[in-house]
Amino acid sequence: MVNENVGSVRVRVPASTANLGPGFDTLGMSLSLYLWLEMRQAEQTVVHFAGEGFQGIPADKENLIYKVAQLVFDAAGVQVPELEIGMRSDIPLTRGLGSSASAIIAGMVAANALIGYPLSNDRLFDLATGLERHPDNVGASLFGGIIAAAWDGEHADYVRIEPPRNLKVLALIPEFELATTAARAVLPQQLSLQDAVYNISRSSLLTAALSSGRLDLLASAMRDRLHQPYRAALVPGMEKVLTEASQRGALGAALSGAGPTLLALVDRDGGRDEELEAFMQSVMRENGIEARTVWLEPDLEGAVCETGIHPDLFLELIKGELSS
Ligand SMILES: Nc1ncnc2c1ncn2[C@@H]1O[C@H](COP(=O)(O)OP(=O)(O)O)[C@@H](O)[C@H]1O
Ligand SMILES: N[C@@H](CCOP(=O)(O)O)C(=O)O
Repeated sequence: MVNENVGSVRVRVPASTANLGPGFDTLGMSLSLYLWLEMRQAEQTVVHFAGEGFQGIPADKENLIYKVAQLVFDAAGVQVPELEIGMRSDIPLTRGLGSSASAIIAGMVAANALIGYPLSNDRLFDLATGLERHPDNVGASLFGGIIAAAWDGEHADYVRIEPPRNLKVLALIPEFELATTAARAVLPQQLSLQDAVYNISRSSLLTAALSSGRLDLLASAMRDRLHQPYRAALVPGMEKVLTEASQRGALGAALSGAGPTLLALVDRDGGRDEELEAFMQSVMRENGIEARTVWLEPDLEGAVCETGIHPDLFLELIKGELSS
């Protein structure tokens, strides 16, 4: 049964950047770009969208958010077959900023709230990782901050790290899309022992550096030989940005998730923001790629849920803006 006191729930979920270089499928950080989702029980299922990039996304029971909500209801032993869902998002899709993870977390957190929170956040994390197949993005979107996580196929162990206070982020977002499945398909099935050691050592150093605020170590700790070299051909200009960003004012740089977004970590007091931004944009221009830069913060809250709101407010606003 639906909790009668909760007519409608609204959640705000951050975007995320996965890997941070060497922490492939392990490290994620949430970012101050958001998806808002409202959900309520309905007579008939319908999904409304506001914002760009949702062309081709199903507005019926095929929608990812409807499906993940049903997964939560099943896990809780509750039936809520028809839902009205409204969403607005500032997170660009298929750019390496974790839009699918944000959608999964939003659907799960909203569904869990709608039925009175029977599942813990740790349980939602396992369910979400089972869908996404890697815990880095979903962990960051759910818990906020930086997440170090290990997934055994059923359960994810994790530690949340508070991002260093001085850390901010410059994202260079190309106009073209790159599906995560396509960027995983180019990865090798096997690695040499040297490359494995290269990544284990840097991923460990990076986790320790982020935990202890050693920003001076990021340039070397963010280097990677597991996925970025293989994905470089998919993102023209990437190699130059990653090699030179730390000489142009970044603490370190990485491909964001599976790309194509490139990410620079920056010291708030570094004083070279304009130089870095101009450098990253010029590399994209040299390669004939249209791209925009966005300054972001690490998000500290993760998924935030509001209940008991006026039932019609958000959905009516979205429906007024555009209909699905
Ligand atoms: N809000 C959403 N509602 C429904 N599906 C979504 C939503 N956001 C993302 N998706 C799905 O996730 C896909 C993008 O996932 P992916 O290729 O992993 O890229 P990324 O997660 O880096 O943006 C989209 O093509 C779409 O199918
Ligand atoms: N660890 C994954 C992360 C994918 O992130 P996304 O934001 O591109 O979906 C990978 O590198 O494949």
